[in-house]
Amino acid sequence: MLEVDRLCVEINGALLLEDVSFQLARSEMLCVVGESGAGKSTLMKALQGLVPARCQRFHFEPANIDASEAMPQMIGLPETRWVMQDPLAALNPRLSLGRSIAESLHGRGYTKAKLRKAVEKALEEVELDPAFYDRLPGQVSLGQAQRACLARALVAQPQLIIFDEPLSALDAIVQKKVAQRMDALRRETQTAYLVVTHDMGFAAVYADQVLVLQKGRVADYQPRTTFFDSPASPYSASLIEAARSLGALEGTL
Ligand SMILES: Nc1ncnc2c1ncn2[C@@H]1O[C@H](COP(=O)(O)OP(=O)(O)OP(=O)(O)O)[C@@H](O)[C@H]1O
Repeated sequence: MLEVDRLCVEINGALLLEDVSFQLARSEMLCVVGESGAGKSTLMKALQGLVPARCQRFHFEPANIDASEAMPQMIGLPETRWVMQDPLAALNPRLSLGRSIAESLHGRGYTKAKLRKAVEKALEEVELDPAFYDRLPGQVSLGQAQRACLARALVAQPQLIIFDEPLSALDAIVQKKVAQRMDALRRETQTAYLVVTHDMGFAAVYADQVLVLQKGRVADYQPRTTFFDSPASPYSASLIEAARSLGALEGTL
């Protein structure tokens, strides 16, 4: 449903991304990993249309975008929702969780009652009690706030959700809970996920495919098991080794 062929981002003469290609099918999860400065955030920004990007081919089925020549203009992705790293920065502190989630359905012409019901169902899907509807972000834990962000993305029933380090603000136990819920919902709703993460343990458990960025280029791009069994570049082998030596892959493969 999403196909990106040779994406490049150049800012002030510096090539921040060069020939980055990947594909994502319905309900599939692609994890993008790489060290700090590799270009992960730049990829996010290119897809959000926040930096100028061009590519040879860009196909996004849900929005009928099919550009087969270089695209000097901003890309941007309709039919897509985003879940960012810091849930408290992503939520308006003056809006209750319920109202924040309801904003995702703005413009759909729902009656008040239907809107309330949809939001309560979304809260339930991320295992938050309906009583959380009226809580402000400052009145919930980080894990609960991140789950509200997930509910806000899911309630719109997008075809694709892009996550930027979705678990990094959470402690290990909450990380596991949110990760499991994310994965289960992806399967139930057939939503595709593109997840930028430093967490190789997460990729080792949940990714269908892993894409490694190194200095703005693709250093590896393979299905999960092949990637962890036989990484295609010394750089991805070193990332796996580093994660293994930190115990991040224990019990995952
Ligand atoms: N607007 C910009 N102008 C020039 N260089 C930039 C700009 N934005 C980012 N860069 C550079 O591009 C490279 C990739 O940055 P990016 O933020 O995409 O890395 P990252 O993989 O997301 O890193 P991290 O994991 O630390 O967030 C870095 O060397 C960064 O300094």
